[in-house]
Amino acid sequence: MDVHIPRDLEEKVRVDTVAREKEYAQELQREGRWLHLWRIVGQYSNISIFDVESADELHELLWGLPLFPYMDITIMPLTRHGSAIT
Ligand SMILES: O=C(O)CC1=CCC(=O)O1
Repeated sequence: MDVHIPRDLEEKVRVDTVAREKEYAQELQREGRWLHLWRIVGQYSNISIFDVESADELHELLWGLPLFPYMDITIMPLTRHGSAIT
């Protein structure tokens, strides 16, 4: 996920949106659907791993991100590797 918050976005709106994004992300982590959330060093971007049942569920989850309007998101579906030991 690459975040591009407009520079002219009102500061109060930016702060509120980022706070709601954190709440949303932490709730999904508590639910076990947002498995990993890592910051890409030096960028306003993250790498995330989600555990969902369908593309529809992932779409709804991402669409609901408060920062979604300001994001470029690249999706790479993953499945279990035959050599994985965990
Ligand atoms: O900061 C980001 O990468 C966007 C984001 C995802 C979850 C969150 O709290 O912020």
